[in-house]
Amino acid sequence: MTASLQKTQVDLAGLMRVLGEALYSTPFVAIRELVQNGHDSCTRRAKESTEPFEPKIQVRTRPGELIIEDNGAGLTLEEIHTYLATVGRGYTRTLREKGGGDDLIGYFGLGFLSAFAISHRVEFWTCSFQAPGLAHRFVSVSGESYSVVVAANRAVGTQVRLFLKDEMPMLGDPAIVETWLRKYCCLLKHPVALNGGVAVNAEPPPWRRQSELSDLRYKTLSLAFARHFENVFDPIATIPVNRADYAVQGMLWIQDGGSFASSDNRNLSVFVRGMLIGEDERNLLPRWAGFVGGVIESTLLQPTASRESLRNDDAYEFIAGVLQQALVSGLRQIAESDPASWRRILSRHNESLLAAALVDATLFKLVGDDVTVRTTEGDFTMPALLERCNGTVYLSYEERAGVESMLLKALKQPIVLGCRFAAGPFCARYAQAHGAPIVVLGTDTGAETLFRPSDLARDEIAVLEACFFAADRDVLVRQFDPPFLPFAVLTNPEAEIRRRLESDEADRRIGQAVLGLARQFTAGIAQQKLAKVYVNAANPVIRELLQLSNERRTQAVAALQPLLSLCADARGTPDMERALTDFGNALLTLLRDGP
Ligand SMILES: Nc1ncnc2c1ncn2[C@@H]1O[C@H](COP(=O)(O)OP(=O)(O)OP(=O)(O)O)[C@@H](O)[C@H]1O
Repeated sequence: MTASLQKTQVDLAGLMRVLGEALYSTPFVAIRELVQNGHDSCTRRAKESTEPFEPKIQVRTRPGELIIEDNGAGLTLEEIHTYLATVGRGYTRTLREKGGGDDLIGYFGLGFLSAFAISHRVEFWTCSFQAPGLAHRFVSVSGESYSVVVAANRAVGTQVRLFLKDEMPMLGDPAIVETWLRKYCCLLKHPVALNGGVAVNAEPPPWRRQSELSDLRYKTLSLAFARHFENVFDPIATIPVNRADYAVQGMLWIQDGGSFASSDNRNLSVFVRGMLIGEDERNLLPRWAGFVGGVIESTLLQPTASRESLRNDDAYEFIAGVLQQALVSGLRQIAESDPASWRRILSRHNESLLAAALVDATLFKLVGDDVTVRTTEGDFTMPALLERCNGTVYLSYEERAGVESMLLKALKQPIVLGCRFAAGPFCARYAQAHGAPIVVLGTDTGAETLFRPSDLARDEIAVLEACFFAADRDVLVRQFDPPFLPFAVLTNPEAEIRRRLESDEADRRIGQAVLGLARQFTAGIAQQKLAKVYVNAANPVIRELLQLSNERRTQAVAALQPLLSLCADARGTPDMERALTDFGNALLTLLRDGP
């Protein structure tokens, strides 16, 4: 049996409801769609009519009514049927398909339906430039059916009268309508006015007049324009986007408000052929640009059918790349020519720029020397840090200062706080790019750099090792700064955890099930000593020990032991009183038996 081809049925009422009411996120979109129709009609008349005319779109509000008038091309009776009353068809697309509608905004042949979402009756009075003197009135209550009659003569153009639904009174409120008109229409080419006032788009955006403006005037106008679009922050400086070759122009700006690396205050308003499509097309800006706002217009970007967002196509990716380039070169420009703004940008967005530099190599070059990292000695730029630390970067990921940090602190050497977002990788990248050694504290390699091999002979080292020997610690004779410290003690946190968990005390204090699990874990930790004692061969007291007789050395070491146990007591809080008493007694013995 051959399958017969059936024609798909359309539930017109259902379809009209979906298209009219559910396609758009807000009823205010109807203002945009109808003004855009008037605008396209003016564009058409300017192209096709030989008569000179001054395009104009007027919006009027009355309680319960919204009227949109234009002096554009108007429609003939045939065009009313073919375009206005045929869903999915419009003169706009027909003209584009013929290759002549590049500057038209409409495309889908759907926008007029938005009128039915806000009105219970729509009247469309029109007179075509092709037949002046013959006007028509189209009337429809739901969009599903309509009537057309010849109307009293009127000037070429169209008047659309919307009798608003009871629940849409706001669309008859002039203040509300003005807000939306200014938002949607500020970049339209033909003037759009409300209730006979000055056109809401009287002032063209700065980038369209850049050639006629002085630099200073352009800067002032750009900042004012940015301020109008940026909801929350004041703009510090603007960055032009002017790639006529890529059909994108406009501006970006840097927000004046502290940001963190994770802040995302990106906002980008996008206009296509002068009509606002979206106010938050942030994904066109690089992810790292959480402190950037902007307005652009582009003919490459394609709106979706609701004209409320953009299609995520190749052009979208391409424009995103163009904006990233514009942003980076704009930042460079500011750095070179506007030091005051650059300083403000750095101080407000240091954290964000630090992270951004890691994902964009050009940006890394641009801001690498200027951003600061937080250290134990305050904030430093990398060049200042390297100068202060004789070309070495010290970095610590530990929250609490360990012994190595204390050593460096005593030497007033800044240690970069690596736990701050992006600081560690940033320093590593910077150090690598500048051939500077980087010492990560708390690691074996870090310790090797700080605790250098000593210049003592083997037997001298053995003597010192024996002096400070204890079963639970390793003794290493090294040389380190500052020389006034006789020794430094590094505790081994893993061994300490193991010791605590294996103590009888733990049996008393920790539940058996938890303790069992924890002990399973610590069983995997190799048996290690609790601490490493670094004896400083550069310290005069330690060197002096080597000169003493065995007996005197034992006495001197006995005096040093309590001090050592103050820092080496990895078993918990050191017993200060006991240490001082022992120290006093040992000192007394030394003095009594002195030479
Ligand atoms: N004010 C007007 N003046 C002249 N023609 C108009 C006017 N309003 C609508 N039309 C005609 O009706 C057609 C359909 O309008 P509609 O708003 O539904 O779609 P569109 O503007 O072509 O496309 P889109 O859905 O993308 O806005 C238009 O293409 C145009 O030919």
